[in-house]
Amino acid sequence: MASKQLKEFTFEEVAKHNKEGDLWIIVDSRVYDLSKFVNLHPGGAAVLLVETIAGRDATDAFFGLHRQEVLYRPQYARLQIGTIKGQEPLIKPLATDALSQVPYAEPSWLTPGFSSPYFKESHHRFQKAMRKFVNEVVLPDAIRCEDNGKRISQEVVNKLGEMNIIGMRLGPGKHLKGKTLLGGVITPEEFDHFHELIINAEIGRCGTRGYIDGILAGNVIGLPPILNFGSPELQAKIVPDVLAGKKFICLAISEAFAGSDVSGMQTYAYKDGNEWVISGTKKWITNGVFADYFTVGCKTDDGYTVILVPRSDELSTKPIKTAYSAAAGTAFVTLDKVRVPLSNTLGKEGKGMSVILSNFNHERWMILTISLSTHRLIVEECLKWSQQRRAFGKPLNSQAVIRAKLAQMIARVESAQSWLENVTHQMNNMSYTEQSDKLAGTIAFLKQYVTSTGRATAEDAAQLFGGRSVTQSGMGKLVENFHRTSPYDAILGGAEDALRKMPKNARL
Ligand code: HEM
Repeated sequence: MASKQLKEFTFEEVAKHNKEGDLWIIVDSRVYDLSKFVNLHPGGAAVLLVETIAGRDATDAFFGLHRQEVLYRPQYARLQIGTIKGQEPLIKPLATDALSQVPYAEPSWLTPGFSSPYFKESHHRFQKAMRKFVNEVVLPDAIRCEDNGKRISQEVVNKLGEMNIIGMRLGPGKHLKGKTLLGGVITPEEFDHFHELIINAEIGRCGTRGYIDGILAGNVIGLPPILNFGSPELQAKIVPDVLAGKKFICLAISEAFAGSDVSGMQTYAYKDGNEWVISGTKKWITNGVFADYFTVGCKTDDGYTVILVPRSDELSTKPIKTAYSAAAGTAFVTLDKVRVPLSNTLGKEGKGMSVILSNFNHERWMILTISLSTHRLIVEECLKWSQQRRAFGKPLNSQAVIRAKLAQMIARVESAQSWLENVTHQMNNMSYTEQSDKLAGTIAFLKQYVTSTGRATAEDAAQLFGGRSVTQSGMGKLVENFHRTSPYDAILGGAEDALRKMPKNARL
């Protein structure tokens, strides 16, 4: 489009081109010559040749049926031959680092005129850079892989490593010392859980749930036990390669025999000389298909022990077909007398349950942060759609019942966001051990709130989008993905009920 000279036309000039073989239309003051395209149009030729469309301003009809991105695809952008004299297109693609102008599409800390006790200047800087990175580097890969089921491309992984995003996703800590974060936009000393929240939120905006797990969620949950409980030698051997994106790790706890009730697990490890010998199976292991290392929960003679197991001939993985994209790399893992040194033990032998439980908090916080961000994206989709979609001669949002649904959706994301920011603030002011003691219940409840409200919005959004919410391309594609996959956010990361610390003497 940029390379060719665009002419200016009047409405009268366009109107003369209104038949088969000579067909022009106007969309948002842009003039398109569809003469040759008409027979290739995925929506059929007939719809373009009707009297109200051929040679006319078809803006409303177009936006009732297509996402604006259709106009920017090179094969369609080149159909534009000019513009309407004296008019400027109103609808333009946003810059890759831009904030949405739709009310409630961004959390209040990103809304002009609003302030926040939690987010400082470094968070704003970081958010802008992260949005640009996700839109330019991650999103095209996410859309491709979500569709074809392939794992995240190594080029994207390399960039995540270069920017130290893989490391930042583990939260603040010594693993970030001396690193250049996101090209130097903030220092490791500035980095806190709110910056980490921003990374998750920006990833959540891709709206591609399988790929969102595929963008190395396995590292986020599989590496902390090494960082927190592994020997310095083990850390030196594993951590740098994983943070650089050269190797992948995953967390292998759940089994067909044991999910949230991890104590039911059957994978068994016994000692033989200075080695563990491990046999058993693991199920639903995110990123397991392509992982090099497995952080494995095992039953041992004195309780449960977490052991790091590298991929070998005795450890095999096969993909599990799930309802979300295979880009997540969900695996069934078989360990058949795998031998690893005793020095691969994470934490104390027999004390694996505390390693597993303390890991859950951060995992659940990550899942809910991403889920809430996709939830907000869906609210934005609904707000836009209910404005542009006309039914019975009026926009959808002119109906009270639709406005009531939108109000409920907004209330859900806003209340969850406020709670999340409070919890994140607590995380910033507690050690890892304190977090697992004091925040386990709160994070479980918050996750329950985020996922159940997310389901309610998914249902409302599907009603609003109607048939479009069941197709994986076109207008409702983000709603379809969220409606299909948001139940997993409640399931992944374990059960969501954890009322703890009730004083024994509490009475009415
Ligand atoms: C620049 C002009 C146009 C282009 C490049 C274009 C392109 C497309 C594309 C790529 C699709 C496939 C679905 C998607 O990717 O969203 C589609 C579907 C469709 N188009 Fe167009 N289109 C144009 C104008 C129009 C107009 C003016 C109408 C007006 C009636 C129309 C009616 C339809 C219909 C009914 C569908 C099927 C929608 C569905 O299955 O939900 N198109 N078009």
